[in-house]
Amino acid sequence: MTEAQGVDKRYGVDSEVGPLRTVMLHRPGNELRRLTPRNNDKLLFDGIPWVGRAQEEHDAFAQALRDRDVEVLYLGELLTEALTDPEARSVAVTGAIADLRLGDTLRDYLRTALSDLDPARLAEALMAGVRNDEVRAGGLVTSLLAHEDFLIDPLPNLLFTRDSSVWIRDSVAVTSLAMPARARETQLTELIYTFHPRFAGADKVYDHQLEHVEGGDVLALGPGVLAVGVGERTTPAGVERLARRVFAQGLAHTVLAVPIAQQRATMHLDTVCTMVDVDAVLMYPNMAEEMRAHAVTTDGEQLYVAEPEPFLVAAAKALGIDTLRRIDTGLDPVTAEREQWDDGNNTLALAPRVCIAYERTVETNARLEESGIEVIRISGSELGSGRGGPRCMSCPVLRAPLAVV
Ligand SMILES: NC(=O)NCCC[C@H](N)C(=O)O
Repeated sequence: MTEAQGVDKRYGVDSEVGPLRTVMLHRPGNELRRLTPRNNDKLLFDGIPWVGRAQEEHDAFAQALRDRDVEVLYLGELLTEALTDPEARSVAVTGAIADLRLGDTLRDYLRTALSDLDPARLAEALMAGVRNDEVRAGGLVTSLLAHEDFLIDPLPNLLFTRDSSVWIRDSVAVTSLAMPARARETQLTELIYTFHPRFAGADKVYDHQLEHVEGGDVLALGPGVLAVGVGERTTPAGVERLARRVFAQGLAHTVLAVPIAQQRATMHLDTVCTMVDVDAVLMYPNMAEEMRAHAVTTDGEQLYVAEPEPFLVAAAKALGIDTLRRIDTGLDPVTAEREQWDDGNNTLALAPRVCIAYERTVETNARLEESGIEVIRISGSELGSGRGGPRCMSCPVLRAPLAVV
């Protein structure tokens, strides 16, 4: 940590590319072992990953970050530490057993069983879930459910820490996830930010009971300027609510609402657009031309919504720069589509002009390098089966402000 950042500063993010100091990852664990050919679609995975190899790939990702002096925090460890607080345990258990499928008998049983677990085991149950045949609950509901039915659903998408919380300057937004398979993830991030001593006193700007907003849709283009994708996950009402909240807390002066196609390939804005320099973005070529943004501003009381403009134009205006450059990968539409599906545009910037990308998006990476961007390649053959890349798998907690770059 540099002096310019302040000795005690442990969180705060005001851009996509300020030197990354601290990041929260989730090392994939037993929750991935719950995936079967029968449930993988519902759990938003495109296949059944080889878990050991996914862990190796993830460890290499974490090491690549440490090699560049980035502090890596793990969601599972933070959760376990937060659960040493009795109130956190009580909140966690109540949240996990709220599902109406359980009924009173099973819910009472689970409340007692989970409350008796030590923090590590409770964290494991919250992340990997609990199957009907793993407990001896008794009663009507448990008898009528299939052995393999989950009483508490597993959360394999915890891997994608980008989506379940996002730091906006010194405030954290616990997001509100749209897909049922992911909704409970934010109970866990809420617990971490409420009960973990590292985050004591941190302001919150959003919570998981508000309109849907997912972190993969939120890009901090620069200090005071957010771009928020609106599509399969973040709703129009979600971006409006987020805008009101960030304006009220003085965290931004402009929010760009960016409509994106409502389909799995483009589930978040960061699947089609990521920043790689203070004034440069990598964009999915097949969509780059058509991307528009509605600039939302405020006078302190009401919201003003500008007519839509080309994304790069609206973004440059909001940032107060002449041009936001687009790295034109110049790929033919088929190669571009294949590499977009494999998260080629989902880079994680470690600093201006330095990013991490999957090695398999060969063409996109080559074009990035030709444009003067250093690309640190990681393997993602197994990690990629969840349909997310390096940006999706990382929640920056602290970035150095751009002013000191
Ligand atoms: N920001 C991202 O694009 N995150 C990837 C999330 C993938 C996950 N399987 C999902 O469908 O939500």
